[in-house]
Amino acid sequence: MLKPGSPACLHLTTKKLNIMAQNVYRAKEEVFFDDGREIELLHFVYGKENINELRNNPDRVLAAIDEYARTKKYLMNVGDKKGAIVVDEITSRKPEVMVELGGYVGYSTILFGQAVRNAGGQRYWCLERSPEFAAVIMALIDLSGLSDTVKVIVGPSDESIHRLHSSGALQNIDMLFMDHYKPAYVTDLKLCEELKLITPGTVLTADNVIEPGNPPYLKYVRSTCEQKRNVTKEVKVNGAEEKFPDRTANQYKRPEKLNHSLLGDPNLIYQSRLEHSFEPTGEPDGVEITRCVGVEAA
Ligand SMILES: C[S@@+](CC[C@H](N)C(=O)[O-])C[C@H]1O[C@@H](n2cnc3c(N)ncnc32)[C@H](O)[C@@H]1O
Repeated sequence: MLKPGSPACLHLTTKKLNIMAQNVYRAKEEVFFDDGREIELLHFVYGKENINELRNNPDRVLAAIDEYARTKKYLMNVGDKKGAIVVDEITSRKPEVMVELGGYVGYSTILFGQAVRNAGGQRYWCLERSPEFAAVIMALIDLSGLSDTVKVIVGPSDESIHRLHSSGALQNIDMLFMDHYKPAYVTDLKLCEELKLITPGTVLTADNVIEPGNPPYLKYVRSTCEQKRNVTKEVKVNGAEEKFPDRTANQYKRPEKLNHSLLGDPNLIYQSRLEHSFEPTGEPDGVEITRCVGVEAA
């Protein structure tokens, strides 16, 4: 039995901490994306000696992305811990159609696209605003062998949702994963509600609800229908007010234009819960899981 505080015990503790540190992503720098690292990641992955073992193997591609983020530069991926929470939801909900808002380099796209396919689903739509990031996602989806299930749509999420809906390609969303511009979670959800894409049975999953946090989104999905109807009346009269800290509101170089006059469908009944977890850097964060369980008569 090792005595607490003994040299042997300290040695073991240090060894355990080192192993844990090796498994986390590098720390977030001041500038932590859109500085060339996304293309560097592609060279890292495609330059691997065992590249042929990665082909058609989503897990090996994810491991290569994780290796880059642990040993080279931080990547703003959902990571394996929060990712596992969403994968569990996919496995139990078995969505035919899942939509992701914000794909970055495709980590969540590969992880969840594979889970949707394994659960018998047909389509995983990845909506990514940046054409450069979308090109990286497409290359890694092709490498993973998931192109039959995953389609990447380039452009701002609201425009892409409108386009997919009006073309008839998107008529219902069984699962939604939100991980893009934080102030757009509510406006995009309301847009999907107005287009009748959210129906009883739809599961909403929202990343980063603790870090950096998203109080307006949590308030919306945790409200009763009556509370939402009252807010809707208020918005009609005075307009919506959503305040985010500057670093969240101005995270991207190109400003986002959000439609705050959307009213959504306040009669959709949601049941919501927070799953506590961790960022791939080890920081605490959480995923909000919300299920649409019915429609209330107004
Ligand atoms: C945190 S990253 C997504 C990480 C990714 N889901 C993962 O876990 O691997 C956020 C992404 O959202 C994209 N984005 C930001 N605003 C957007 C918008 N309005 N529409 C679509 N994508 C957007 C950014 O370009 C960025 O790639």
